[in-house]
Amino acid sequence: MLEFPNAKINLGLHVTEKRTDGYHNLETILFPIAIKDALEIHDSNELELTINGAEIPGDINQNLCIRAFKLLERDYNLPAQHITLLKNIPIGAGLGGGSSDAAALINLLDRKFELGISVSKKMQYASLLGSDCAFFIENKPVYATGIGNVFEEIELDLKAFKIVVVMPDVHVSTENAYKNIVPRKSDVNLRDVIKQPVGTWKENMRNDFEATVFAAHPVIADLKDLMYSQGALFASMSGSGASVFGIFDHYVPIKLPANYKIYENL
Ligand SMILES: C[C@@](CO)(OP(=O)(O)O)[C@H](O)COP(=O)(O)OP(=O)(O)OC[C@H]1O[C@@H](n2ccc(N)nc2=O)[C@H](O)[C@@H]1O
Ligand SMILES: Nc1ncnc2c1ncn2[C@@H]1O[C@H](COP(=O)(O)OP(=O)(O)O)[C@@H](O)[C@H]1O
Repeated sequence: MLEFPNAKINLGLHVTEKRTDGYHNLETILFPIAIKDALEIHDSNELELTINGAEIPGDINQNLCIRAFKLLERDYNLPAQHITLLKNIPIGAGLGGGSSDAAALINLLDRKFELGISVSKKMQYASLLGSDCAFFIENKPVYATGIGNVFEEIELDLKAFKIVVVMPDVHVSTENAYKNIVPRKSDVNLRDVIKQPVGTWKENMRNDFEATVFAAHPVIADLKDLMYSQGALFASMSGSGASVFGIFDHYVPIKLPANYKIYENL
């Protein structure tokens, strides 16, 4: 059985306060985009994960696919699976690829074994694996608050636009990005901003991670400038970086350093 876990971008991201548990409260719009991994499961004698495509750093036994399987295995009688992941979503990009794989695995196991887990229960499982993981269970545009796991569905259709994502040759650790941030209350309501024409977003929408991440990695700031110089209506770093996306009404291919990856026609 096969799924294609997709990436997300953040349209605006306000980190509003540090919590006593060390996490941060935030406000953001999470929007699904069509950069996709491929995830397949087959019955097997033992739990196994084979990864093709991009290399994922860290212990394979700590991969979010394995952690998602083990989480459900605690509550359901699941036969061992051979999980095959084709990794295409860039890693450490702010695109939520790991969380998306984990959520897709929860959905796959629920479907394959007819577990009948409710959407809200699947979201609860996903929340245990990552702050933004629950978003990928339903994969609809949402206004997210809390630590990124409390959702309000929103109407937002960007099909009339071209979204372009560029991943430079740097990676940003989400944990470090949060360590360096100084939380502040937001002055705009993102749900109101996204109701306005995309061309107005530049004046009204910010990603709070940009200040510190751009200072540490000026190439990311350069990429955002490049998007605007190519005619983007709105451009931003996604999440805690390092990818940058542009929203265009017409798009001229951008010249980029050879080691940058570009995802077009999204
Ligand atoms: C920044 C965001 C914005 O959508 O996306 P990415 O850039 O990772 O894609 C998310 O908040 C990332 O969510 P996620 O990637 O699931 O984070 P987690 O694995 O739960 O946490 C990684 C680390 O970031 C910090 N963290 C995460 C979320 C949060 N609201 N406050 C935090 O302080 C914690 O130190 C945690 O140990
Ligand atoms: N299936 C997975 N895909 C990507 N990263 C994973 C996965 N499982 C665990 N990870 C770990 O999560 C970290 C960040 O993952 P990712 O979700 O790609 O980035 P981001 O938080 O920037 O969106 C990686 O450094 C990796 O070690």
